Amino acid sequence: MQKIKTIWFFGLSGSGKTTLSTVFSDMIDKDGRKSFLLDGDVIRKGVSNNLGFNKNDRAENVRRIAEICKILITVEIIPIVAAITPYKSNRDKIIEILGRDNLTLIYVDCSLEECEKRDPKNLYQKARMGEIKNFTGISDGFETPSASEYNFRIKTENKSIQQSEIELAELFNKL
Ligand SMILES: Nc1ncnc2c1ncn2[C@@H]1O[C@H](COP(=O)(O)OS(=O)(=O)O)[C@@H](OP(=O)(O)O)[C@H]1O
Ligand SMILES: Nc1ncnc2c1ncn2[C@@H]1O[C@H](COP(=O)(O)OP(=O)(O)O)[C@@H](O)[C@H]1O
Repeated sequence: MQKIKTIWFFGLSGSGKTTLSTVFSDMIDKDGRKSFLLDGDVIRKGVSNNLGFNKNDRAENVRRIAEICKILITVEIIPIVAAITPYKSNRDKIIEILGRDNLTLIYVDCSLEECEKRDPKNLYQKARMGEIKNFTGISDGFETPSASEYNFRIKTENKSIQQSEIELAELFNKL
């Protein structure tokens, strides 16, 4: 990896963002560089704990994460983000804040059906029962990105984590 860029994983809940971004962050650290993982789940417990999941709040959450990335870059730390980033307008905003050349967008592609089957935090089940409102894929939208909206796509459906890790390692070598 030549230049310090933000690596931004986006996709549905349960698609594998946290799993893969953690592996990616370890790869960077093993390479002797410093990275910092910004996971939507964690950010929402602190930096964004006053925000919900309506369209405006998601936009504000994503904006805050992008601004933190900008700061990390000034101290030469590679920001790794794992956030749903559901709308094209969210993705456009990140590009506006960070600049296209300073950003690698990775779409973690997995069907809603499979994410719901995995349901690692039982959130889909709660959303189906109406216990969680505005849940991405169930009661709120996810705008599937066109190919021009990302640099890489990792399909996690029908793949073992080990297979996805191999794909990530290949991707790492391209950066
Ligand atoms: N309504 C609703 N919709 C989607 N997700 C929800 C919701 N409520 C709580 N959660 C939990 O919050 C995590 C997503 O936060 P993000 O910051 O990544 O979302 S966003 O980019 O602002 O849309 C998401 O984490 P992941 O499952 O890792 O994606 C969930 O654990
Ligand atoms: N190929 C794969 N890549 C990533 N995760 C996978 C894969 N196959 C199955 N999984 C499982 O899917 C779930 C993804 O959860 P997580 O990484 O928290 O997703 P997200 O952060 O997108 O919500 C985990 O339980 C993980 O073990």
